[in-house]
Amino acid sequence: MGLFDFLGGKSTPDKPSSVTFTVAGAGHRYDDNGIGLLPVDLTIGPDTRRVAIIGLNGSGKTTLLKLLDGALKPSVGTVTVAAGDETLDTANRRDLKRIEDLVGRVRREEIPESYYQAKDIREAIDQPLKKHKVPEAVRQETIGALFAHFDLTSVAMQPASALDSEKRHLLAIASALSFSPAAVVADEPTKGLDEIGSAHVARALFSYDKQVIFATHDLELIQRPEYAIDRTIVLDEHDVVFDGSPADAAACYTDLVRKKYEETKQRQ
Ligand SMILES: Nc1ncnc2c1ncn2[C@@H]1O[C@H](COP(=O)(O)OP(=O)(O)OP(=O)(O)O)[C@@H](O)[C@H]1O
Repeated sequence: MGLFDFLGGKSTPDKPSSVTFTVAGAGHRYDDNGIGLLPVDLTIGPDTRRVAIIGLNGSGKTTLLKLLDGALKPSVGTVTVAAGDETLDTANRRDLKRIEDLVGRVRREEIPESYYQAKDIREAIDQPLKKHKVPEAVRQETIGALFAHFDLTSVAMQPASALDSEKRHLLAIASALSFSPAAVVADEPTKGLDEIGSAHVARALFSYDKQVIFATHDLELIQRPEYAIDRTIVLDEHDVVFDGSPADAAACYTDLVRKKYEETKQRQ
């Protein structure tokens, strides 16, 4: 019996191995009426299991990721998450619970606040599973496998506050995976790490068999063959300006940065 047979004591539809996000003319304005993302059309499906989103600060990466995982509602258009026979609308409150179940969220290096209250990180990751009445044996197996994959076994008995930045990033990803989502949306999963830490986290994330949509500023990372990033979306000024291979996206982005830099210099 699998982990999700136990969730909430209810039977849940089978967990698919991937989802299809459809962004149909969807954009977002924040409460101050500032533009987060202009209306865009995008489909991200199982054919591209590693999708990077790049762009300058403020270009709309976080907004797009939050639209995909339902944390933000589109101000215009629709965002749906489809898997098997289900098509869920992120604007529909009743669909959000299921979307949360299907799409794990990694918010930069942030681990859930509750993790800091637990005596150690093993207990921290165990508590939410326990709450959902996942049996001990399944919890042990899930946590053991995640900690082994994300190189957290040696720090399992340490409190979250004792972890270094790399381990915190790894724990944030393990936490998002603990309920076995079909896909993961990750906002700058290697942010602030040095080259070695960044490589450890990227290797662990991309060697895990999961559909991943992530934002990054790391052009080298998206082009490394071992991470198998198969698609990169470039955002600029709240809009999609390129969607294609990582190498072409990196060239487009570099060109864009150069042009902006030259424009700024000319204005000075
Ligand atoms: N909570 C908010 N309230 C108002 N405006 C916001 C809010 N969050 C983001 N914005 C604005 O929306 C736009 C897009 O921001 P977003 O955070 O999506 O960009 P980003 O590409 O993720 O940037 P960064 O690389 O700096 O994280 C920016 O102009 C930003 O100022």
